[in-house]
Amino acid sequence: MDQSKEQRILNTVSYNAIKGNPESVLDCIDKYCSKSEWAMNVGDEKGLILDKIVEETNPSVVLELGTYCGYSAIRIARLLKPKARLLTIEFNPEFASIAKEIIEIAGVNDKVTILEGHSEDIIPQLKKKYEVEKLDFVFLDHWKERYAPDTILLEECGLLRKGSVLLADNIIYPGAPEFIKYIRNNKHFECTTFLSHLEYMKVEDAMEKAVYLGPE
Ligand SMILES: Cc1cc(C(=O)N2CCN(C)CC2)sc1-c1cc(O)c2nc[nH]c(=O)c2c1
Ligand SMILES: [Mg+2]
Repeated sequence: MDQSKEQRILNTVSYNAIKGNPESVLDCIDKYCSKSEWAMNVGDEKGLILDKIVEETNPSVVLELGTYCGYSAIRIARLLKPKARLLTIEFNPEFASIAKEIIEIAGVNDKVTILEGHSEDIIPQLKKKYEVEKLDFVFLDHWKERYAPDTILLEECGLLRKGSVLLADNIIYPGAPEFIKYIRNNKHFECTTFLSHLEYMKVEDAMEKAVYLGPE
């Protein structure tokens, strides 16, 4: 059976990247996906915005929704302080297993835990099963229809604290209109839009940063 695109991405990383060097894994994926096969990694342009916001936030506990091949998990994990950790949720088992290997090649596996399943099932388990108290940073990059319901679920599960930072990918393309409507008119969030482009394309896209102001 011929290989999947994601398997081909793993092959190129495994063959070309420097083991234990996260930047080299990111560069390898960006080169492959801009030259050979487009793939839905956050990419190098939006990746720089992600880097800046992660560095400003300096989070101890990060949740990512949508692992895919692990590109943004590596991007985030490489900036985390020694004891900090990233939990990333992926429902597609093939993506999860490819991501696990790529994250290991990057050498950030000690900071990253991949949770296989649906976000709506795993988020309610974070406190008890995964010993999470509060989330400092959440990267939403899974499915636009889940951005708003999962944000509400995070609040309901008491996982957000004053200052928790949410960052959502693709709010222009493919777009997340329900999420934008929900978050921008919500007095519990302070929102900022970061204009950019769809990964590896000239198409306009943006990321939305939403800082939780607390339940009152
Ligand atoms: C799958 C897909 C196809 C797109 C597209 O129109 N194009 C790409 C291919 N080129 C060739 C045409 C133009 S955009 C996109 C996409 C991009 C993300 O960053 C995503 N992030 C999280 N979850 C997603 O489902 C997700 C989908
Ligand atoms: Mg995306």
